[in-house]
Amino acid sequence: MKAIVQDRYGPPGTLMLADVDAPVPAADEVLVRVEAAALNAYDWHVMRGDPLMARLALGRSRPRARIRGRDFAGRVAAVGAHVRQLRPGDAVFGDLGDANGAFAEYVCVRETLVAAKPANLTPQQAAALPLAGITALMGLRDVGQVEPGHRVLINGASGGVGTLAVQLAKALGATVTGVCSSRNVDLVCSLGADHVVDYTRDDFTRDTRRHDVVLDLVGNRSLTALRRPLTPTGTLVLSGGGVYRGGSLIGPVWLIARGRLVAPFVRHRIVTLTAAPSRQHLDTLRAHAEAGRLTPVIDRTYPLHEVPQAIAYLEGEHARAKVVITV
Ligand SMILES: NC(=O)C1=CN([C@@H]2O[C@H](COP(=O)(O)OP(=O)(O)OC[C@H]3O[C@@H](n4cnc5c(N)ncnc54)[C@H](OP(=O)(O)O)[C@@H]3O)[C@@H](O)[C@H]2O)C=CC1
Repeated sequence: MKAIVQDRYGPPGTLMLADVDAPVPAADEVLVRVEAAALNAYDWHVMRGDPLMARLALGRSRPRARIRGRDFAGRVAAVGAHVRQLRPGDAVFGDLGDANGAFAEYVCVRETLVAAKPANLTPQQAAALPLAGITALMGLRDVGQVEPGHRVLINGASGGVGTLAVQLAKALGATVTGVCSSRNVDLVCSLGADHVVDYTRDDFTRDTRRHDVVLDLVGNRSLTALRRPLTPTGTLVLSGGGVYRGGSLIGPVWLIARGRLVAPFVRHRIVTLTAAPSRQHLDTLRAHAEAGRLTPVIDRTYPLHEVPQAIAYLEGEHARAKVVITV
């Protein structure tokens, strides 16, 4: 099968289209014929092995998983002996986690990390949901405990996670403030945001509205600034962004300083989020999608052999929502 492989960390030029053996499903796995895959900021961090600390988990001198990509949608081609809920031909979507392998014609995935595709979405739209959607869902519902009537502020509202987070926050009954650049104000409004702050003109941390939850997807502001728009007992959810910037040493120190050590001395709840894929979360995303409450926004679509160009585009950090690969 064709796949995008990588034998050393580095820039997009280290990614190659290659012929490799198709994987064979273990007893608890399904083999999926991939129809679409989606890019995440995660993919370019793995590609570059950045931050260096992440290489402890991903592989020291090169990525242990040779094929890149996490999010996919496609059709089940074969099932392992212990798989009970899925059958060949089923349309599915999922997140491979650190196992990677989605930028390929076939993937093997544990049954617990895959779910039925939302019936009303194309494979490209469905592939755009898993990691970004689970991050938004965990940040708002599981960690932020957003309830009807809450005020939620999303910094990075026009990105892959943010465009889904705006819609999910509305689905949870919140009043939503989205923060993005001028060119994305209309987009964020169209997703249902009640207020939009253009960060090129205004400083959202000076916003006089007080929010129950601030979801930070950018990581370019201090903890002090991010806490300012919170109610006295509000929750600050930190997800990515600056945690990665500055490479190996600054990353963990930043994480500790922003998310952990400071927390006991402040009234606000401050939580650093790590998204963990699960079928339950995928099922929830499907329910929202099929009810018309969640529609992924796709910025650009590339063919499989152009994954390097797609990653280079995403790495610019100003993609509008999701970048998708058609396989
Ligand atoms: N903790 C976890 O488990 C996960 C963490 N993440 C992290 O979450 C972050 C967001 O991911 P994702 O949405 O996919 O990323 P995207 O690249 O799709 O989005 C980036 C967003 O950042 C905004 N942005 C860029 N520069 C600035 C700036 N100077 N000031 C304010 N906003 C800015 C962009 O807005 P605009 O274009 O309008 O400028 C855009 O909305 C990433 O850092 C990613 O690593 C993602 C998934 C899981």
